[in-house]
Amino acid sequence: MLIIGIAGGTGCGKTTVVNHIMDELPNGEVGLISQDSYYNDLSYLSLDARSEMNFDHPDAIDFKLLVKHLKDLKKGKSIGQPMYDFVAHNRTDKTLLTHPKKVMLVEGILILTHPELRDMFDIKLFVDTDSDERLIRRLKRDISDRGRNLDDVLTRYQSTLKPMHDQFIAPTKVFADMIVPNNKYNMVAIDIIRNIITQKL
Ligand SMILES: Nc1ncnc2c1ncn2[C@@H]1O[C@H](COP(=O)(O)OP(=O)(O)O)[C@@H](O)[C@H]1O
Ligand SMILES: Nc1ccn([C@@H]2O[C@H](COP(=O)(O)O)[C@@H](O)[C@H]2O)c(=O)n1
Repeated sequence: MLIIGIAGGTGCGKTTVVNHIMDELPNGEVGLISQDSYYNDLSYLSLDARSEMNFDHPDAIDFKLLVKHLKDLKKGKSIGQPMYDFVAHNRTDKTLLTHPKKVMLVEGILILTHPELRDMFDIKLFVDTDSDERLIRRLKRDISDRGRNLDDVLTRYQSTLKPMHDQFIAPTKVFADMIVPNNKYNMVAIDIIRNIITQKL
């Protein structure tokens, strides 16, 4: 199994890069794990309390479960990947049956902060996009897809997203094998990554 970690700040385009890679590869040979699925279970808190949480700190992620699931997949076992609800700020009670594949992509803002997880990646990518561009993309996406309003996103950006990005996410760029500039769609980089994967397959 080839495991590729795809990191980068919120809105940089990780999911878009993942979709481009998966679109062109043989059906059924590439699987996906999203770090967002592994936010800690916050069912013990009220919705108001959950909405106040810092979701950009490494402690927000259940890395223990994420590492266990990746180990299980490497052993050839299928896993039940948790499913996340951004409107409820919590895991749902559903899971997504995820089978081991020749190539597993793991994407998320904080995946390179965790040493054990980082060591499991055969290839580490960091998708790099200017912060103003990321904020614009995040605003549009969170308002259209994640039930937020302008004030929610801007307040969170100032209080949490920017400081956490500067403290935890940006410094992990040094661990990347390849940095993917993504201020504009970067199909050249996608082709290079796809060729690397095809060779490994
Ligand atoms: N290179 C790009 N140029 C313009 N918009 C982009 C680009 N990459 C992604 N987007 C858009 O930005 C938003 C956030 O992208 P997404 O892939 O969800 O980022 P991430 O997973 O890193 O948070 C989406 O609406 C997506 O369509
Ligand atoms: N309940 C939540 C949980 C997380 N977020 C934000 O999601 C961002 C990470 O996802 P990307 O697809 O943007 O990489 C992260 O910055 C969290 O702030 C949220 O808004 N609500």
